[in-house]
Amino acid sequence: MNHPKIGIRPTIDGRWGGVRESLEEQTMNMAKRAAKLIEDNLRYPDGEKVEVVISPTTIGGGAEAAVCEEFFANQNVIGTLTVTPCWCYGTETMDLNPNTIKAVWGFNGTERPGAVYLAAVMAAYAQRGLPAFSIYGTEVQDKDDESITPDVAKKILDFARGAVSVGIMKNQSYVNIGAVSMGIAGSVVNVDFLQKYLGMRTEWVDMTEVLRRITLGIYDPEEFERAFAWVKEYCKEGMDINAGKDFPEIIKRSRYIKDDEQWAFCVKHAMVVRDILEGNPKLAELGWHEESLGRNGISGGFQGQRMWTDWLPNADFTEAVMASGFNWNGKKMPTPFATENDTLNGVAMMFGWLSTGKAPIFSDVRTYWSPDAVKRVSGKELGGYAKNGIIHLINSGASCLDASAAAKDENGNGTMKEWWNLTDEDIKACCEATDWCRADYEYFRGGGFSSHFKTSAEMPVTMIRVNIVEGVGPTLQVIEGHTCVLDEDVHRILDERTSKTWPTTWFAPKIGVGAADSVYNVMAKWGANHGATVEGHVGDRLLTLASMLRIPVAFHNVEEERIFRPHSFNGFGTADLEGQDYRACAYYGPLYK
Ligand SMILES: C[C@H](O)[C@@H](O)[C@@H](O)C(=O)CO
Ligand SMILES: [Mn+2]
Repeated sequence: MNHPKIGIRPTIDGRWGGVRESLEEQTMNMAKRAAKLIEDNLRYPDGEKVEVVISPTTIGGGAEAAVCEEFFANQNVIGTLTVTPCWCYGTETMDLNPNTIKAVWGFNGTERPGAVYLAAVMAAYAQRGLPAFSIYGTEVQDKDDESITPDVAKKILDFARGAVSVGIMKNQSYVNIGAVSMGIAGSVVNVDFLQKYLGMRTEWVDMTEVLRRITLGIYDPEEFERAFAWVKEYCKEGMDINAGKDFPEIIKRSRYIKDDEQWAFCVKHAMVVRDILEGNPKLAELGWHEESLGRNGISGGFQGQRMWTDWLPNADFTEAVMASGFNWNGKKMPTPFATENDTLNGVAMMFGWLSTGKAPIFSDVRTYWSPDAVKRVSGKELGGYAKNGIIHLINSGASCLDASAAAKDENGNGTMKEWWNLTDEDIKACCEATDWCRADYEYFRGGGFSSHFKTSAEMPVTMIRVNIVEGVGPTLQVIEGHTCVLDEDVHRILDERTSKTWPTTWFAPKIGVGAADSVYNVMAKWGANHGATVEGHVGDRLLTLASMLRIPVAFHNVEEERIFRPHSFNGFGTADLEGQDYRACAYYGPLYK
């Protein structure tokens, strides 16, 4: 995986003969502390520590700024954090590279005017059209205080995490396998968005490529045996809702792969799709060099419905294991992978995954259940997080198995973890919490197996959606809330009214903050039929990332004090933060014009 770095620029008062010399050590130490903070707390999605480089010298003016720039130039630096405890010369020390994302931390002491430099250089960044994040602690610190206060640490980490996310996506591919599924607009891939806003290549792969590789045996046969044995042991079969039904002839005739061969087909499908995205050196050993290269895919989706699923097993197993933090080989990095080739939801999954390192949940946003409606059909009251109503998140058969929340935290509570923290017990528990139901043949004539579970813990989560609106461009929706564990009878009654073989997550948005005034309105204002959900209240991280990508946020419930956007955005008006974000994003435009 690509490892974009954060570059630290310690800037300093350039006057030799006392001032500069007295500040050298303090300034360099600030750089080292910031580097340590980032290295100790942030990881790339592959689990490696985020890498930081520090300018070879402190920067007192343009000459040293150029030395730093040259040092960063071939080190894949995506974001620069300028740090200083003192006054420095704004336009002489600023980072003028148009391709890096910028922040400045001005130490809040008062012996030296670090905060004055911060204000001066923020004015310079605003005037030069280079949006930069301003980091300034709320409390005055003593000049020899080597701690980083929590408010400053949060801002440094939010900045660094967002910048690293921008860098990870850049130059990677989104792989659309198939075309548009059932007229779903998010599935009409928008190359301009991927290229100009995310710096990504779009790849198109016809679904016949999957069929070709399965048919000609273009996969690692040893891995297939291993994967198939794992499925037999850990993927137990669930209910078959087709049993006993008398289907019309066209449905009966359409199940092309025999029932007892369906699992083998599904496993091969999953391996082939992974290899298409990532490549696999084994394939070169088998003589398939071109196939072994993969397509540099960081994310992707599979059309499935309907040209594939109308006669072949659906891709639910593939979609579920791609997005999960494990497969038959053990724990592994999740790959954001969209159902119904909904690229915009795949991107939402990718944003959530980059912001957390955790497996993203893909769902249909199926039903708003008001407390009254639940009472009417079940006779019972909703309580706890669910008391204001809930949204039924349920995908058409696929979701990361981590979403069962069968993994346990250190207190024994169900949760979702970064993949590298999953234990063997967690993986086993997620498998045990899931059964695989034969697909509903009325929808999926070709069969396949749906991953069936319910999210069995109350976790803080964030639901995300990327939309494209003609006249605006891409927009983001970000709603924090909790997953709910309902009374068993209520769950059963609600779940059985719908597609009961699919994975269910009950979601209670946090209401009364920002735009989320009611649970109903979260459902009613959602931009499309799908959403992506990740564990944790990470709306603030997503808003910061969106501001870096110049994607305005259309609908969120993140408290104002958690929002961290570039300082120059304030110049676009401060009375209405949503309007400010829209104006600033429109003016600055996409990162890769
Ligand atoms: C089976 C159906 O076609 C589902 O796949 C449908 O409800 C959707 O998921 C639409 O997003
Ligand atoms: Mn769907």
